Amino acid sequence: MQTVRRVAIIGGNRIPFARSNGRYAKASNQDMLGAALNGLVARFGLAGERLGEVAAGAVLKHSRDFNLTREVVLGSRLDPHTPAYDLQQACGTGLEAAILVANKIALGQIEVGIAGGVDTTSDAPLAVNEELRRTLLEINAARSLGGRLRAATRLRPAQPFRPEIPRNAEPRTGLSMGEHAAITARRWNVDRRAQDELAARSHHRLAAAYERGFFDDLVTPYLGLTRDANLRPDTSVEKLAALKPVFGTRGPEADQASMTAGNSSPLTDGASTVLLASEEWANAHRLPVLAWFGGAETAAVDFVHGDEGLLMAPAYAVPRLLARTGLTFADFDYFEIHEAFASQVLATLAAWESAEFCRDRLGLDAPLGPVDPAKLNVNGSSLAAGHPFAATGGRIVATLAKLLAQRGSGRGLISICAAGGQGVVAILER
Ligand SMILES: CC(=O)SCCNC(=O)CCNC(=O)[C@H](O)C(C)(C)COP(=O)(O)OP(=O)(O)OC[C@H]1O[C@@H](n2cnc3c(N)ncnc32)[C@H](O)[C@@H]1OP(=O)(O)O
Repeated sequence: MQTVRRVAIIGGNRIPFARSNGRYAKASNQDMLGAALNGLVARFGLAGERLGEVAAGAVLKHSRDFNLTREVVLGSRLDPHTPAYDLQQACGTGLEAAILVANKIALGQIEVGIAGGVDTTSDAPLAVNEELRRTLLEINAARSLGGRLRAATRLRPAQPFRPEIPRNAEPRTGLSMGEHAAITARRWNVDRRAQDELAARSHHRLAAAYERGFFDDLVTPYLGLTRDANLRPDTSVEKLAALKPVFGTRGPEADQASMTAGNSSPLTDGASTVLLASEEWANAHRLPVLAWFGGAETAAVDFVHGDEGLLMAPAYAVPRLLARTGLTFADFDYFEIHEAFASQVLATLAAWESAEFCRDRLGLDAPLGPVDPAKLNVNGSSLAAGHPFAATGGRIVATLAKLLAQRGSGRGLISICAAGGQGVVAILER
């Protein structure tokens, strides 16, 4: 086996994120990931280069995109001898892709790779209903015209027009992400005003970062968008307070419902990519290193039988990563916590501050402690930028790497909750 090597984050590129059924309504996953990838290739002079590999994914994928990432590489300016494959870990996909590529570089299996993610809810894969699908497969498999006609007799007039539309819900509970988050918000008594403050801060910080030019070398304009379309620089806690709750609005505790369209991430279309390499490759290509990959962890919770909360897996993954690396919150300059919902960020922070949670669920003698709000999502996060599921990880890795490069030194923690009760977390340092 090779010894473990340092892994560099060289840079990232994404397209501005668009609200679902907005500017990218007619763009496919291939179009968007292709745009993000070609922007990265152009930025770092990779045209014609054969890379170790490209790993990316989408949560919602058409069956024709069985290897979406390979198709995108074949359509890109990279050397077509660059291997590529898809992976999927719900909203953790983009970060998981970066971890996978980083681990291969660390072990000396490859020198350089690209991680990415893309999603569109505008161009979601709509399937025909199961009965019709079976009949169509039988027609296709029949060996004679008679056989095809016999299979076709099973088609009924009312049947063909009942499509199956993908739902943003957990298959085992039937509840949407938002409904699950609302249960957790009640469990942790998450305050409505705190959620609205977090959401307003996310918009204001993202807008300020765009104004400062922070994203000039991280975001490439696409289809007429130059900034994330969900961004509302003029939002305020007062405006957010006026919005009606949309999740947790049924049942005996409906009067406590606090999650709105403003403090929930919107359905979003977009794509992101990140370039990772060995130190040797970066030096040979004279490319400066933004930050170093500093380890990762994943966790899963039992939200089906247990009471841990669907989106609470990072609350378990982070302490494991801290224990393994010997670090505490005091060792971090930045915390990038994906804002699926403001309430989910606040519930996670509350868990880390809770002596009871840290003792009973994590087996710790003392709480992990508070996260300094001044270090949390300093350039905004998913509430403002939007959240194209698999693309969020790449957005965060590139943002944090650049923050560390600008600071000159330091350490940042990434925490991403994912559907299926999973959490993907990682450390970057400089
Ligand atoms: C692991 C994970 O990441 S899980 C997360 C996965 N993602 C999700 O589950 C997506 C959750 N989000 C959603 O389903 C949808 O965005 C919803 C249901 C919350 C809201 O959808 P919509 O009702 O279409 O939202 P819409 O954009 O129309 O906003 C509703 C209203 O709030 C207003 N609003 C939204 N955000 C803001 C804001 N920041 N400031 C002020 N007003 C706002 C809108 O202007 C709109 O007002 P109007 O009705 O007067 O036009």
